[in-house]
Amino acid sequence: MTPIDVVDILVVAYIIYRVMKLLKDTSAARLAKGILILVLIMLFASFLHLTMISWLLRNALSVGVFAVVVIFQPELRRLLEQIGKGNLSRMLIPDTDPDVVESMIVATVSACADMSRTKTGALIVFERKERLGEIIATGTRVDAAPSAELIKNIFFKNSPLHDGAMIVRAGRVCAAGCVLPLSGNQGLSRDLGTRHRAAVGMSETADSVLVVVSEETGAISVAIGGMLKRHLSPEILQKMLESELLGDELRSKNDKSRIAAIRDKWKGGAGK
Ligand SMILES: Nc1ncnc2c1ncn2[C@@H]1O[C@H](COP(=O)(O)OP(=O)(O)OP(=O)(O)O)[C@@H](O)[C@H]1O
Repeated sequence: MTPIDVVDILVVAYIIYRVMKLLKDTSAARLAKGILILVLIMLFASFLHLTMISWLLRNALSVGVFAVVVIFQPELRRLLEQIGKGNLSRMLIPDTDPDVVESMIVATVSACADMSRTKTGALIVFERKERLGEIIATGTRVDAAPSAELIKNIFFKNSPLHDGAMIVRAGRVCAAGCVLPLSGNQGLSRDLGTRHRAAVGMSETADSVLVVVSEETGAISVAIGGMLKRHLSPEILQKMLESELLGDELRSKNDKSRIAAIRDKWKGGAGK
């Protein structure tokens, strides 16, 4: 075993890890899991010399290679398109720069404070570890740098994307007009309509953080893990988003001063 072999193994392991992360975004992940289980059963069967079962599985898997190409066609197509566009490095190494996330938080808080004043309904999802590819597919891709103006524009009454949810991924506005799952929780307050129920529903099914602005009352709420915290001030919203999205490790003194600098920049309008 030479150092080149070690590099080879590490590179292949990294590529497999990234492909798995990419698949996690889609329903193909469940299929991949099914195939993996079949391979494990096949290995187990051949270990126990179960000739018939291993013969059946071996043949099923060799046909399965073609089936996989057909089933995974949309994902493979997207992958090839990304390579063609030269975005492979971006796809393989996703960027979650804390500065970008902080800018997104500041833009969100500023937009929510304004939308609360003008009673403009809004529903914003911050994706975390659990990927929301299938939810994003229900809306329109945006992929834009964060700004309060963009967020207000998306939720402006009668704008084409104002209905549904806006999704934030890695500090960027990823999509808008997305449909979220509604919560079936009978314990939710009766005065909550579908916007708030969708926020709670999404937070029950994934680890996302959701921000809602009520069109009726202008109240700002946050949903995390199936719980809805209502009537938040912009200051509390900012603190909650920072602690949920930036994590404790970024709350050291150095980061605090860095975050304050970003906040000043945005307040001065330089982040537009
Ligand atoms: N499943 C969903 N996914 C995403 N957005 C949704 C969903 N259901 C409803 N919405 C959004 O919520 C809006 C309707 O809000 P509704 O008045 O029913 O809710 P609400 O919780 O009472 O909120 P508000 O206080 O703003 O009126 C829809 O126009 C749509 O934009």
